[in-house]
Amino acid sequence: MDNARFVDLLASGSRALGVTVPEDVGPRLQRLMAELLKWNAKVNLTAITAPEEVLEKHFLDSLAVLPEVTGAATLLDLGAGAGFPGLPLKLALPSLGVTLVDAVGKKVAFIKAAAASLGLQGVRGLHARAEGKPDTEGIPRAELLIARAFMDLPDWLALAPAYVAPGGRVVAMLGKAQTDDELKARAAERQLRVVSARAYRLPFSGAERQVAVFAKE
Ligand SMILES: C[S@@+](CC[C@H](N)C(=O)[O-])C[C@H]1O[C@@H](n2cnc3c(N)ncnc32)[C@H](O)[C@@H]1O
Repeated sequence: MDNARFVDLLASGSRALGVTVPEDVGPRLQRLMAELLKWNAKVNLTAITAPEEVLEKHFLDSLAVLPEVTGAATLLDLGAGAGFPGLPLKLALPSLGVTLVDAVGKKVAFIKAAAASLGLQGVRGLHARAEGKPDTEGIPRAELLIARAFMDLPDWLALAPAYVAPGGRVVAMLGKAQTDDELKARAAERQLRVVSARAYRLPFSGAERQVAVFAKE
């Protein structure tokens, strides 16, 4: 994909999602895509390899949750895979401290290499298995917990609160939208409350997504 097309698609996609992506983020996302595709040719990081799809399904879907993440000081992305949503969010929110955790070493190696290549400060890639015991796993607590395509919602709400700093929140990026009643019921099972829930569609494929935010009661 040439530079002009990338910039056009990023602009039209972010407009459709209703998020503001600073101008300098475009070239850095292009660089991230180049790194991802280069690594992916040798190491299996993601099944999504067509540039338009990487832009929509990895980058724009990550940036779609900017409204839920903006304002937090620290973000912990559990099961981050090749760095989604944490890396695009860090590019758009330079002051955010981001820790990205994955159980697979090669994915964390990519996250570290990509962060170094982009000159990102305040990004930590951590090779660890999240099991709900932050004190022994070396995984730090954060103001905001986030995961995409990591666990189903009941398992995520069972695991995530252990990693939330006092007053923090848990963000769930869901492929399948849940009703308000379902979200409330899942939250209540874990003594959580639903702070917000928002459905959106990816701008080019129209795929449905939902982002829900939870806080401790
Ligand atoms: C389907 S991938 C999603 C990756 C990324 N969040 C995304 O949306 O592209 C799930 C990731 O979770 C990681 N994972 C699974 N169980 C884990 C655990 N207990 N702790 C940390 N990472 C885990 C896997 O290695 C994999 O990279």
